Amino acid sequence: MKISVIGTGYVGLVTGVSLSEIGHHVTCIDVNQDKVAKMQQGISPIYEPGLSEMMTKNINENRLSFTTDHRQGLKHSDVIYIAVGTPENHDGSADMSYVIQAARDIAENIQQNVIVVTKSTVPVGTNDMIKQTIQSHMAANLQMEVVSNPEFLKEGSAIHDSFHGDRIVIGAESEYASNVIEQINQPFGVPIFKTDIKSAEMIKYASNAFLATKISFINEISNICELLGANIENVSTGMGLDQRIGSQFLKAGIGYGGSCFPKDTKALIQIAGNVEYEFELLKGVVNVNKKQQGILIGKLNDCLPILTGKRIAVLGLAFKPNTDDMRESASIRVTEELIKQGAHVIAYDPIAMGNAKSILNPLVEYADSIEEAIADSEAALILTDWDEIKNIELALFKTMKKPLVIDGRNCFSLEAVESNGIEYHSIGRPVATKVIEAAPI
Ligand SMILES: NC(=O)c1ccc[n+]([C@@H]2O[C@H](COP(=O)([O-])OP(=O)(O)OC[C@H]3O[C@@H](n4cnc5c(N)ncnc54)[C@H](O)[C@@H]3O)[C@@H](O)[C@H]2O)c1
Ligand SMILES: O=c1ccn([C@@H]2O[C@H](COP(=O)(O)OP(=O)(O)O[C@H]3O[C@H](CO)[C@@H](O)[C@H](O)[C@H]3O)[C@@H](O)[C@H]2O)c(=O)[nH]1
Repeated sequence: MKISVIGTGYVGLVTGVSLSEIGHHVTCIDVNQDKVAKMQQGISPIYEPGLSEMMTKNINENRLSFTTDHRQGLKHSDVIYIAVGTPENHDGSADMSYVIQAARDIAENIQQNVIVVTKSTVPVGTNDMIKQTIQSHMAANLQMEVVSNPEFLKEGSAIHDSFHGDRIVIGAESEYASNVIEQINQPFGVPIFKTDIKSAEMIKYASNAFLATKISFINEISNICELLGANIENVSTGMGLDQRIGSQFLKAGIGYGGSCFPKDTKALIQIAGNVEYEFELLKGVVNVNKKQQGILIGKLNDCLPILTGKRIAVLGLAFKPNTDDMRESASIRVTEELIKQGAHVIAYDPIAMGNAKSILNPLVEYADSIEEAIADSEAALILTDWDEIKNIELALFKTMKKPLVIDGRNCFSLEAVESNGIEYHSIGRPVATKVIEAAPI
């Protein structure tokens, strides 16, 4: 099948590359010339394990190409995917301007009948709007149909998720369009769930909202554990053994970040509000998350009430491991607050520092290694549970002025930090306080 994908962000590029890998001929279109120039040379503009290799392979086998030209990119395509961004408006609703523009680009450039597939996360009713927009601007002799096919990939494991996802959701009005999209996806070997368009649109928001609810729920339990002396790790494990609850997304921490949960939870509150339904539970989830992102600074201030001139190491900047994505990362808020309190911030991230430099306060300094970041620091804050951080030799913390670690991701066992003489504050667990003097450097 000949397929075009509009938008080559995390979703569009992974979609295009995966579809080419299963044998389709894919042209990816993006308005960003720098990105397209890179991709034409086989360079992925984003960090995503396995993506570059698969991309190069399919370019070399002539199944994958990139362009900034909509007319050329949409030529002869049977199916066109929309994978542009749907960021947050000031009021929390989803910004549809990129989707509308993509619909117009399709209408103005197609010269054949097409099925338009919406991958972007869009409010219920948007596919109807896309259809009307395209139909009112396209040539009168053409026919088009829309299909909702929301994306469930996780950053950091996006390629793996494409081939091993739990389900592919296809929402369509006509059996014909639904069957075409089913056939396209069949080689992935992922279970397919067919439904109507509005339900498909809602499945995406409801899934993200439910996962965010699990996280805020376990974070509240962790805060109560701290007050009562229970250990959240044991509590999560014990809860997760109940198959009705499940063990995933029960990891307490400093709240959820990223390009999806923060914006999609707020968008669903707005979507409900538009039909005069107050989504009280989800409002609570969002508020709990906001509070949770500030929890580490509170713990740090309990230990070091005055941060002026103090060297504070920040380990991990991306919103989760295995990605360079900084969108809605807790590191933005935490570093800003540290700078506001006068701290000298030295940050380290294995992959996201390039992106971080254009996002974080310019007063943040960057180290080339964990060792360099923590040496001589008065405290180390852990914000992302990268393997490189989890596997650190704990004795290294003794190169700090005083080994004080505030861990927002529960990277270490209490026994291990205690036996290394580290003062260790984590989430939902007792404080490990056995402090020894720092070794001379
Ligand atoms: N990032 C994720 O993990 C993820 C997962 C599932 C769903 N989603 C949803 O998928 C959508 C895309 O997310 P993303 O993170 O990939 O976005 P992104 O912002 O990383 O990428 C969007 C791309 O679209 C391009 N673009 C915008 N308008 C265009 C146009 N008219 N023609 C051609 N290109 C255009 C931009 O230049 C950009 O490269 C969003 O709705 C998001 O909510 C994202
Ligand atoms: O138990 C957990 C699990 C996750 N998180 C945090 O939640 C955020 C989101 O993590 P994750 O869901 O793994 O990453 P995303 O790439 O944002 O993926 C989510 O958002 C995508 C965009 O809509 C969806 O496609 C995915 O299914 C959905 O998991 C990150 O900050 C994590 O640190 C926790 O705090 N505790």
